[in-house]
Amino acid sequence: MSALEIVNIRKTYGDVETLKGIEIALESGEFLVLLGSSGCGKSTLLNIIAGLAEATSGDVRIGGRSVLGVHPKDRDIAMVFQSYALYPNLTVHRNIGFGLEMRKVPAAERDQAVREAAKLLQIENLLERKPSQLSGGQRQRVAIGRALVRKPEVFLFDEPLSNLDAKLRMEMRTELKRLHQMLKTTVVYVTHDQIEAMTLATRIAVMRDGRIEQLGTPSEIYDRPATLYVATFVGAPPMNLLNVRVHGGQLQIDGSDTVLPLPDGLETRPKDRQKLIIGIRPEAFRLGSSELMIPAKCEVAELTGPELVVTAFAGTQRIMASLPPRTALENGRPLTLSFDREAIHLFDAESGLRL
Ligand SMILES: Nc1ncnc2c1ncn2[C@@H]1O[C@H](COP(=O)(O)OP(=O)(O)OP(=O)(O)O)[C@@H](O)[C@H]1O
Repeated sequence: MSALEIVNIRKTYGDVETLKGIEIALESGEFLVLLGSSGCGKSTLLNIIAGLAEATSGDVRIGGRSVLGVHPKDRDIAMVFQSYALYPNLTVHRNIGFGLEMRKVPAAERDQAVREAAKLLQIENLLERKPSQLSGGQRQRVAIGRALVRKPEVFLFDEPLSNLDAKLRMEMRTELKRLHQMLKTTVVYVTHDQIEAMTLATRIAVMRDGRIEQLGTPSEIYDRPATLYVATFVGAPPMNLLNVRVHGGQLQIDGSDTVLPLPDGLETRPKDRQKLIIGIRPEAFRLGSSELMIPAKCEVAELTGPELVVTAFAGTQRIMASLPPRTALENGRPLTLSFDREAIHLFDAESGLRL
């Protein structure tokens, strides 16, 4: 039995369809990240799971039971929002235990649950403070603690780290991962941050315009993106996309003399003269000649610390390469970018679908 099933969910606001038939089944203990740019429908889907919004059609099942028409508090879920929505006048202890208090859970039992959650989150020493006496990260922990004590079937997170600064964000990300590994609860987590998605998820649903563009493990999404959209959404700098044309069983890069072989294991064989897009990740390049290479001209080299990000031109097309930091390069000089056959991703130029 799935912990959470989302069955053909559609949502229409006026005459605009915001969700266009979403289908996901989650096993118990999975960490699903809904990833997509602003407005793609992530929050709407999360709110429908939570019961804060109503679907136009479709079904949501939690622990095998349809929850349509069931009040949010009776859905066996707990939600953590971007704004932590703590009660300013209550102590951390009462904030964490508030849901239990509302359910008339006896004080001793409540206290034990609050202390357990606080221990997991390493905020035991803060239980008597008020939210105003806490840092952003500590407040976020309290908000998570409040969800933890309810021991729900499914946790829902709506961009919980987006109000934190970069360093704290990274710390809390690791903290969430540690918690999930320990508690093995089922999670649905909304973000537009691809690093958060890659590091936290057991599966990622890349959403675009109310649809799921690809649903897969982080490595499936990264290593075998199903569409051009997914290919460029995950990875930084983004995957290089070069226009090519099939010519005598080979790929001719537009605006350059370079010819590359067709990669192995294509699901669809391209037709002669078909317009394709070849994708190569910046980190797949190395300097020097090999069987597969693209001659290019270095335009700009930027040292970020851990890597040297090079912007170059292959004929008229721009390429970015992430190289080791101590690579010696001169602006305006020619360079040869090599890569392995497995590094080649091929997409149809019109449909954007992977071949
Ligand atoms: N109550 C509403 N009435 C009308 N349109 C809405 C309503 N709520 C959301 N929408 C629209 O539905 C679409 C999806 O919104 P949603 O908030 O789910 O996107 P999102 O992917 O979560 O974006 P963000 O990352 O910016 O929060 C948007 O175009 C939004 O304007």
